[in-house]
Amino acid sequence: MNTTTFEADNVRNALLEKGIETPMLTPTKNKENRKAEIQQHFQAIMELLGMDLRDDSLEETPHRLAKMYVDEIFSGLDYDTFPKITKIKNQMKVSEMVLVDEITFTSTCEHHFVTIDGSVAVAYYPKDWVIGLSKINRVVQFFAQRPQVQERFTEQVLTAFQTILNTDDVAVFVKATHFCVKCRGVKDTQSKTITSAFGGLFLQDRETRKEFLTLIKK
Ligand SMILES: Nc1nc2c(ncn2[C@@H]2O[C@H](COP(=O)(O)OP(=O)(O)OP(=O)(O)O)[C@@H](O)[C@H]2O)c(=O)[nH]1
Ligand SMILES: [Zn+2]
Repeated sequence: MNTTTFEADNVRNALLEKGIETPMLTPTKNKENRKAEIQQHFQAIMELLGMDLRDDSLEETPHRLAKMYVDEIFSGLDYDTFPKITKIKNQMKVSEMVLVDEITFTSTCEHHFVTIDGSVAVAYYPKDWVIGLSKINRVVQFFAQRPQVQERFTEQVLTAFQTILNTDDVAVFVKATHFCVKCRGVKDTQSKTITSAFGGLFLQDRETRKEFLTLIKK
């Protein structure tokens, strides 16, 4: 049964149209069956690593992991979990920039399946609607709860807000630490990756972009 909202469908269609949707298949099994199979596969991985799952600290790990993947850290692959957006008609005629800075998120690197830890700033110029502030965090969290690369995550957040707010005038700035760079591979413990995506006024007008970038550097 399709239980996605109108809003979620619009966002998904906008991402597909721009070619920035996460590559994904339509699941053929229900959530509980998927969890049961992930559990079995993860048990096999742990045993291949040489772990003894009869230990009572380890025995529930495959089950925990299956639940964590499906219900938590990869829940954003399922549009049924897209947040309900409270829209407020812009009757007060807000015409200045609305900026939410330092939205913290954790995501998962799709190349290595380890953590990405960062923060996001989102700004927009209201047109017909303003939205509940917490919904800005929730939309960011939705796209973070997927295997991701930072560049695509940034573009998805931009397009989602442009669609929900019915305006191009949106800016997104992301700064993150990738644990695939920090805890393995090159083992750089300091570097952060910055990505941004701009639409409408933020793209066309250097002063507007500068104002946004200056505000978030304070
Ligand atoms: N552009 C981009 N690259 C990412 C992101 N997350 C991880 N990567 C990179 O993806 C690349 C995968 O490279 P591979 O050579 O296939 O993998 P690897 O052998 O594990 O690479 P090393 O990390 O260099 O050890 C690495 O350079 C990662 O740093 C991201 O969000 N954006
Ligand atoms: Zn990685």
